[in-house]
Amino acid sequence: MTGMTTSPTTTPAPDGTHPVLHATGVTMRFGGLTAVRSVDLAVHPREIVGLIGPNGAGKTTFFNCLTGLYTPTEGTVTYRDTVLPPKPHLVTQAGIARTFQNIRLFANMTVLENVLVGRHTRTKEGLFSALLRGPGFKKAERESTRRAMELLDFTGLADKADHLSRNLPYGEQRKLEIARALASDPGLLLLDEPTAGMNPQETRATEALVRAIRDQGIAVLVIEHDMRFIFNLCDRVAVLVQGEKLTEGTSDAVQADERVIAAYLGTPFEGAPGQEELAEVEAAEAQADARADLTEDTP
Ligand SMILES: Nc1ncnc2c1ncn2[C@@H]1O[C@H](COP(=O)(O)OP(=O)(O)OP(=O)(O)O)[C@@H](O)[C@H]1O
Repeated sequence: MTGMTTSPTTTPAPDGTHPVLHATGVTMRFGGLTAVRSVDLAVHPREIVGLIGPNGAGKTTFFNCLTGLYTPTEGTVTYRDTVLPPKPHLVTQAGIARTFQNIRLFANMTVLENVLVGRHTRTKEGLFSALLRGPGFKKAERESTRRAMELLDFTGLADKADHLSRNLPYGEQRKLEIARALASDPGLLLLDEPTAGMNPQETRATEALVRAIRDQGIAVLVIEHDMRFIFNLCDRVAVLVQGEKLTEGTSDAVQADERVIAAYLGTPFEGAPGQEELAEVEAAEAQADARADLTEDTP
């Protein structure tokens, strides 16, 4: 692949498989602000990995470093043992697809056309062939349409193929973003807040969709603020706080980690009520309730 070099640096997982994605020492500075500081992260084949952290922790910036939108100040990103150049189209060509926090569909194109746009990195037919609309182009176009319809079927949007994307309800627009990302036949899918603005049913459906994507052999890295979604879905969760990776582990381990809870809630300030004071307050409230009950019962 143009501009890419093979790197022997990736460490195999315990089962011998090499990571699909391996970020090493990724740092991103904006002037004096270090948004991401020396973050290491690996995603293995068929894994769903969650990336969580409070607002402004650096999650999206890290995604942008993985997908070539930003050139990291330091560090490297490899995809299947190949160092990725910081160029979005080369990253997509290599096999990483993504969705965005803010939906980025072509509003005046149909649902099918949006997916076909996502397919262009996999279409070999060049400009001349497209202009002349020769037999090679027509064959490629048929194949692209077939694959796009397959993806719309997979994401539950096939019956809306010829609707304008701007007319889809919000939850379906998010699904369409995923269908479009899948059109580039990725080996790794990055999802940035895929359930933002969704109702609980849509969120559960997205959970099932992400599992189905993984079952097709695609690894997934997902940023999400909905903790229930993350902890239900992910094999592993990494926590970013102020640009640094605080910890990484199974959903159970991360949920139980007091440092993670503190990072979300803020560390208790000095003089905050401790357990003893809390127990005293609860006892006093219980006594007050009992007195109130007694007064009510008295004729
Ligand atoms: N292009 C940029 N230029 C300057 N600072 C930036 C830029 N992009 C992000 N930042 C800063 O980097 C820090 C991390 O932001 P980022 O959007 O990556 O966080 P996040 O974890 O994705 O937050 P959220 O959960 O709110 O989306 C923030 O302080 C943000 O203001």
